[in-house]
Amino acid sequence: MEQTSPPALEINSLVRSYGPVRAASGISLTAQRGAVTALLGPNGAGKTTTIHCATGLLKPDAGTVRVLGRDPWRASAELRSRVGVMIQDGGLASGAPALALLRYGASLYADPLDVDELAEHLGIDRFAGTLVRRLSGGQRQRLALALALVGRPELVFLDEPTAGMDASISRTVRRLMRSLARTGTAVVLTTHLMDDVEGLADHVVVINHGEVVASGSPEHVVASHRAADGTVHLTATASGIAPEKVGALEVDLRRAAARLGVSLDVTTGAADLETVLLDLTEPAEGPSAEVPSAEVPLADVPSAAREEVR
Ligand SMILES: Nc1ncnc2c1ncn2[C@@H]1O[C@H](COP(=O)(O)OP(=O)(O)OP(=O)(O)O)[C@@H](O)[C@H]1O
Repeated sequence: MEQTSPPALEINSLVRSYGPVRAASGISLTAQRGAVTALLGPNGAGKTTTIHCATGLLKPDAGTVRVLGRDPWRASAELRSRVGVMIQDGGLASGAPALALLRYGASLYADPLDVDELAEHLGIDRFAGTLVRRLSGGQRQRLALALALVGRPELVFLDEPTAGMDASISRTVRRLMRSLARTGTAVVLTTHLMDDVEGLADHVVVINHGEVVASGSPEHVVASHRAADGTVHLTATASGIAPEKVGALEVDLRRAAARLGVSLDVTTGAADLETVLLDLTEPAEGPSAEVPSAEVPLADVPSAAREEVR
């Protein structure tokens, strides 16, 4: 009888608080081998907390987490060697030159990737001798990504992998993630940009306020939240954003909407917006028109406004 392999990552009813702040309130999700799974949600949604619980950096208050079938909190060295992790501000040794650190990372594995090839692919060869503490944010991200991948992990966690990268390197990284998935790796990434998941993720889990509010393919996530009148409500948190930036956001979102094949009707309120509510509309047609309305966090404004024009 054919045996289906268990998910690379399985999280059930995960709860994790920081004092009075409940960052994860019963999150359940799975990530399969050979697929890119994106955790999508605005700042503070609970994505990083979920990743930290999955990588054994944080102990859940309740619920279960299984990584390659095991509890990451009690992970053995053997399990850790099969999992790659790239976390935000992940403490890289700051006094080491970039390429030397990557070579050292590779030396910890029995069958690492070719360091020179990886360095060239991610453009690390261009700052090979620079000390880590002198690297720019984007360069540091690339090095952290290379360190997460160099051991040929079966499952890799990437927290905001393309944040701070320019458009061209970000495209390279997206291609790299797709090719990793093609060769059977389970790729789990976090992002707050809907744009990041299109054409990249096979499975999207939308998280907001510590809960999963939608999941499925990128197309499904949008379609299943279409109102009876054909309207998709997408909420973007805009606290602290200068009113003049809202225009740039609108341009970005119109592009995203065009790629999704829907037209965009933006309704904004006062100048110091706390929340921007966007109505993505298209002529009501097909089964999606029967799905009830809901609000889906799309992206936070700062990042969307920063995003480079493609
Ligand atoms: N160490 C901490 N101490 C206290 N509160 C925390 C801590 N880390 C996270 N939080 C809070 O937990 C909630 C979830 O944060 P988390 O970092 O998991 O969200 P996120 O979705 O990853 O956000 P971002 O996109 O900004 O990285 C937020 O309200 C955050 O302020």
